[in-house]
Amino acid sequence: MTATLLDGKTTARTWRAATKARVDQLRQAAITPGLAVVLVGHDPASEIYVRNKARQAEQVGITSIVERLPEDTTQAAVLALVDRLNHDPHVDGILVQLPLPVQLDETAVLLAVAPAKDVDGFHPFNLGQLWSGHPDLVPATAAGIMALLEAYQLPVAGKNAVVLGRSLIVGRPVAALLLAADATVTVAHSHTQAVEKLAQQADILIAAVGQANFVTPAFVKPGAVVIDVGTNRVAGHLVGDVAAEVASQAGYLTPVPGGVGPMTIAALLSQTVDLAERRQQRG
Ligand SMILES: Nc1nc(=O)c2c([nH]1)NC[C@@H]1CN(c3ccc(C(=O)N[C@@H](CCC(=O)O)C(=O)O)cc3)C=[N+]21
Repeated sequence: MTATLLDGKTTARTWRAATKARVDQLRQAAITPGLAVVLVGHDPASEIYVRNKARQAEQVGITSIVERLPEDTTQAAVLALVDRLNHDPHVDGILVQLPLPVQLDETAVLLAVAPAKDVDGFHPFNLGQLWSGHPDLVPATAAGIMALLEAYQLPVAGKNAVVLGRSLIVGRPVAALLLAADATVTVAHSHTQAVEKLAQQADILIAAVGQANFVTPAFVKPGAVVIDVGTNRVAGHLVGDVAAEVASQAGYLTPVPGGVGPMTIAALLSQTVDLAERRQQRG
């Protein structure tokens, strides 16, 4: 047996086409969706993301601006930029690339983004909505994962889901969305004991650890859905958190590249257009 690959690249392309149709509608009403990306310094994973995002935003008709700040930028300078974007009527969505350089207070920066423009869903207001069972603006990677499960009609309600990793950008929000979709969710992390045994209980296993080959066949129940969120650079190649041998054990598996990455960008673009549609409705 070998796993069915969940093709994020093709699924994301279809989703972007639907998003483009919504942008075309907005443009007839003289509204162009605007996305502002704040990139401080040069985290390699962020560089890939920013490059792909700018190109794909343009393809669907979203104006994207990338605000690049040097590695040694001060907290005050980042807050001043965020404040300007909060007040810019052409900017529908603001995304601050994470991680931020160490001298910056990430929590304070995310708190400064206007909740109504928080297209990546990291403001405490939007996280509160998510965890209280009313997801609205949600982190793009988590939204992309849910959309991929839906595209392949993989059931979530009543399933056991194990999330490996508890980061703000992946582990926590995907756990919240799986819970909102009525899965039974366990979040494992670096202090979790007997993680392999726990992972073996999963019908849906989300690997968001940030370590190549972390998930071996010993973690995987035969036939399980395995979602690989890793973006690790190994000898110049992008690899996930899931070892290659898992393919012969899982029922469904996302490839890296071509799985969750493209879905993340498609989710971000779709959410940016949601915000532009709200601007239109406000008149
Ligand atoms: N505020 C914030 N939100 C994020 O969602 C966020 C972030 N910061 N910081 C960095 C990480 C990383 N990330 C990626 C998204 C897409 C690809 C992607 O497009 N990957 C493609 C192409 C890979 C390639 O070009 O080789 C693929 O997997 O097929 C990669 C990485 C989002 N992140």
